Amino acid sequence: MPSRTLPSPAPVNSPFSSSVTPHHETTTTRIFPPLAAVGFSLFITLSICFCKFNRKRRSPAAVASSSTPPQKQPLHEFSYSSLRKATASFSPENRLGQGGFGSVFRGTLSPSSGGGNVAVKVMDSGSLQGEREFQNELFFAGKLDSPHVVSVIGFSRRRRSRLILVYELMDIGNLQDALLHRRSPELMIWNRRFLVAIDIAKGIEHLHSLNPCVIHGDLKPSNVLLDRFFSAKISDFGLARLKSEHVEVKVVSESDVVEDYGSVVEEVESVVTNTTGCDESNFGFTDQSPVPLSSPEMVEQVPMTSPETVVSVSPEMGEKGSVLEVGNVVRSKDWWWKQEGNVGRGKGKEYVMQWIGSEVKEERQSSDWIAETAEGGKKVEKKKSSKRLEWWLSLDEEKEKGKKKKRRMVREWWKDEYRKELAKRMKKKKKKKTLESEFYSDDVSGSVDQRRHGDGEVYRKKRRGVSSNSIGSSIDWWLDGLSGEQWRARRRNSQDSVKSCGVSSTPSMRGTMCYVAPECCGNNIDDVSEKSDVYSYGVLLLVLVSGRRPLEVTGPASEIMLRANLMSWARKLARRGRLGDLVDEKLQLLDQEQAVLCIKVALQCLQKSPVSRPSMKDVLEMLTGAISPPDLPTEFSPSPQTRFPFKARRKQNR
Ligand SMILES: Nc1ncnc2c1ncn2[C@@H]1O[C@H](COP(=O)(O)OP(=O)(O)OP(=O)(O)O)[C@@H](O)[C@H]1O
Repeated sequence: MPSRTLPSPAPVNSPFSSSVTPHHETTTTRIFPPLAAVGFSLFITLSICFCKFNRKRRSPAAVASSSTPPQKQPLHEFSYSSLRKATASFSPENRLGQGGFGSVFRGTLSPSSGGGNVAVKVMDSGSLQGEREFQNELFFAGKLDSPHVVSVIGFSRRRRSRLILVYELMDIGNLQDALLHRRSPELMIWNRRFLVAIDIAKGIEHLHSLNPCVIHGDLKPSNVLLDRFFSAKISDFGLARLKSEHVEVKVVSESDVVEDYGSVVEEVESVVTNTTGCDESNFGFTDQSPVPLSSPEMVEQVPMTSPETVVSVSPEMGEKGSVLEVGNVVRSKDWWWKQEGNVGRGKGKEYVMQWIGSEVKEERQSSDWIAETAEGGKKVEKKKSSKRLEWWLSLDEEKEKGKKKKRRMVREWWKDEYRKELAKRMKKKKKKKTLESEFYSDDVSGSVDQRRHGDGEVYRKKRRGVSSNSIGSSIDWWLDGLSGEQWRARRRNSQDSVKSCGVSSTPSMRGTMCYVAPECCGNNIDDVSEKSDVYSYGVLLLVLVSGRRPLEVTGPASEIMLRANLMSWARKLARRGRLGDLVDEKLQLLDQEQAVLCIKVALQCLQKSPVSRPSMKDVLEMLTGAISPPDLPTEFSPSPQTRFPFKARRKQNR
């Protein structure tokens, strides 16, 4: 008998183990290897294609890192018509607010679109910067999932130029309005504010705990939204970025900070000092003043005015409105550009000075600046700056000749002129309506009036009129975090355009004046780390405890001198052991110990060297009592001297 070879039993766990006949088995083994190879290579090809496609679509921030944070549920893509229906055709009555690059509307989704109340953010058309921020936001929205971060529900992309993002609705709105514009009496109760501080800390801590770490990059009260229970959530990821793996928090020595970055806030503070004429040791006027309207010869006829008229700026007087109306300057586009790329040492002050200077320049006819090309604008700038130089030089000569009295009169004259100019421009505002309407052309809102009324509160503030001596308030406005509904009425018409006007305050690519960490003001993008968010949180914490803006020019001269810069005021109080003085006097049911703890933590966060600042995790634990409260940082040295000429001269002259 011929011997038969028995088929070997199939292994028990083999996927191919079955009662198949040997014939089938032979066929399978013959067919499978080529099939598997084809399938495998197809899979590899598809994966490569997918990766390439994905990389192309990723935002610049995303490209910085090879890995991404954990994925959450995919975003829903809404049809444009469903969102239009939800917002009653983007009706002005439904407008919740206005960001730098778009309007936000309240909406109610139909059941077929998921139902519920939402906030719908519509990007203004034609803004490259806006589109970049929207894309960035969309990228992060798809990744972040935290109860302390405002959720993005979906988006609509009707046309390339008109992106729409759909968020969960935050009923109370932003913290800036609720706290600093006193819209929410609930925030007068200490515990509410403290819980808001904790919520924000949790939100930031969550971002920093992701791998790779997410840096928000623009933390400020207007980017914190409150729901109906006053739970705070972080919003606006337009400037957020992933921390690249190779970036480490740098050890920055005090001298590095002074040399390379300077402190924008200190610079701005110094500008305020210059502008208000309030000096640290001298309540009188400063020795220099911004550019006069015309030649100094005119000045001799101008009578002197009392210093008090300039420095006593009432708190709510025309807050913010004034700049909106008067900041009609071609140069602000230049400002914007510089701020985007490089706000180096001295620049912050320089820009504020430029702006203040522009306030007193001869008002140009609106039609002039509309028609002017970029080149034309530059020529005008050049002429003006050479005039300015001549003027400065002539001042120096005068100084040598001992004509100090004349110079004082120049200053007085300038201040007087500035006030007159503000008043004049407020009047002209009404006449400009027709002209402006040419630019309000997108279909979100049909007319200037509609849009303005949409900005309800702002509009009313503007109409109430701004007293001509609101220099300080104007600066407050400018430094407000500038999220504000207040400046965008102009910005939305003008972004990326040669007729850019108004002072663009918020988003540079690097953050917001007063909230931005010193290291973010240098050239090196790698200096920005999660510790930059910690710095901004420190400012925010002080704002919460004190109920004041980081830079506020209100009240009598002595007040301005002491308290204008919230951060340096806190440092001064710490040195004197009187931190309690910083706490908002209007707070009810105050827990003094908790409030002082918050200030101490804030001071830790505000240290100039990023590496000295605590991590957000430590901040949270300090605030919640999980770890012992911090010692006050040793860094309470007086503000470093800046190289800004006005200040330097002033010191020499003393
Ligand atoms: N989800 C939301 N729920 C309720 N209100 C919102 C919501 N999102 C935005 N808003 C309102 O719309 C305003 C504009 O928001 P947006 O994020 O566009 O700009 P911003 O962050 O204030 O300004 P910028 O973009 O210049 O920093 C907010 O200040 C807030 O009052």
